[in-house]
Amino acid sequence: MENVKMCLNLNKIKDIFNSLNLGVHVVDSKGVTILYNKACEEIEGIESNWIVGKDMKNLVSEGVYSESVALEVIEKGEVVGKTQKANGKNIFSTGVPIFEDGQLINVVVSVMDITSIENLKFQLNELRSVNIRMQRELDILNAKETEDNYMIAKSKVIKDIQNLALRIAKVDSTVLITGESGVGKGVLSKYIHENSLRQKGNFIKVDCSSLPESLIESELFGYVEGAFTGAKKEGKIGLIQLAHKGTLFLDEIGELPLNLQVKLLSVIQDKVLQKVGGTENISVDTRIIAATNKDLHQMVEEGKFRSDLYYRLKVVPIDIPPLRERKEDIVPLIKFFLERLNEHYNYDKRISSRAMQLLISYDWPGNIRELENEIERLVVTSEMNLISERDILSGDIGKIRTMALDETKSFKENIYNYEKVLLDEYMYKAGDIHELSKMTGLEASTLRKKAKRLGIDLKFSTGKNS
Ligand SMILES: Nc1ncnc2c1ncn2[C@@H]1O[C@H](COP(=O)(O)OP(=O)(O)OP(=O)(O)O)[C@@H](O)[C@H]1O
Repeated sequence: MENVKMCLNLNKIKDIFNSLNLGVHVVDSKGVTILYNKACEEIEGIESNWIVGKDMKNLVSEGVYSESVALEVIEKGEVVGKTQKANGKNIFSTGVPIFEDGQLINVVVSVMDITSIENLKFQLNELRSVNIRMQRELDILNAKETEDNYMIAKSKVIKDIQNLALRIAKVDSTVLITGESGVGKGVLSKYIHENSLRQKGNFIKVDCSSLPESLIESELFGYVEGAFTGAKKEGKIGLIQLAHKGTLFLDEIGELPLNLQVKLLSVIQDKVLQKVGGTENISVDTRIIAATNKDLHQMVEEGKFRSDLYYRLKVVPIDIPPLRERKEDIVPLIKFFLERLNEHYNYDKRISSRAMQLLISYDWPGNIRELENEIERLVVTSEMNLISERDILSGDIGKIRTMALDETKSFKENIYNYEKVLLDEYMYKAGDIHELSKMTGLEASTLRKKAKRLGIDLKFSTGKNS
């Protein structure tokens, strides 16, 4: 009776196992298969009738399995998990020992086909890389559509950098550009490319911090046919090769993983690369410009960046100072961004002199990128054509600076300040003193006195002064 019950239970267990999508392979303490479900048959391509009763050791020696999770569990007496290849599929097997009175009696191995997960992972990576490439193409097209070669420079320090850039544009030396985020490292590298003999070649920008580590090697170096599961049949050309005869701009170089730093070094030194999974040396002729806002020297000391690569990169080091240390560049940059936006939106926005003063005195921790964004905010949000102090104070700068309405000041003092702002705005709208007089309803002489009292220089956008 007991045996019949056991038998029934075993059949029930078989039914349950066969209904699972997960492969289940049970062996006894000697490694002989006692149960092998349908999902396992499908995953491994082996029939249950054939394998039940067979010893795992023989199956391994006959080459049916390359290795056996079950035998490892029997040997170690503990759970073992492994990724294996079987029947051309990627399989993840987990073996769990079953004990009775302290003795191992069975091993239950669950078998999962992870080929589809691997494929999905690969497809996701491929999509990411397509996305990155499309973004890059767009960037290239956008850059071509606008000015190809803009670089506003008024301060001596930036003019000197620009002159140096023109000199080194004619040679192929590696350049390392340092500076805070948003100071214009990317703009400078494009400027070097556009003024070099390589200008007809591609300018390829790679942001080493935005590429996932799993992708960066194949993105940079490309891969050969069949390099890994799911790789494109025809293989892929890497970005370094795309920059052949052109310039490769490696932004945020400090983020490049150490193993790839070695590979990059051989591209610079030997001018050859090997694709992922390949053995052929492919010649590449590309000029490398790297940029970082990190202290690479310190990273070298901390062992996070290879010193040989560091010295290879900094053949020509260029440090771009932050905007707050070269305030002469602020006004020309503002004019440049304003003109570009006015043209784009068909606007005629201008900036009042007091507003300009606020923009000049601000520290711009995000440098030119922050300035560019702020000008865009002002242009698209200001109601009037004349961008005023108030428009500026309504943004981030206002949160940092004293507000126009200063509660610590008297009503009279606040009126005085508002009067200044108002007169400034009217002055920019008026073509000359007569127009201003008409607009404000005040005599020209009164206006002059008022301007003097408020410390305003009566200047008009037409260029006519009072
Ligand atoms: N000299 C310049 N003239 C005109 N625009 C500039 C200049 N320098 C920078 N810009 C503009 O400022 C923004 C930031 O520039 P860029 O991306 O080159 O800075 P970056 O130092 O490379 O920044 P990150 O370190 O964050 O990559 C860009 O939109 C760029 O067009």
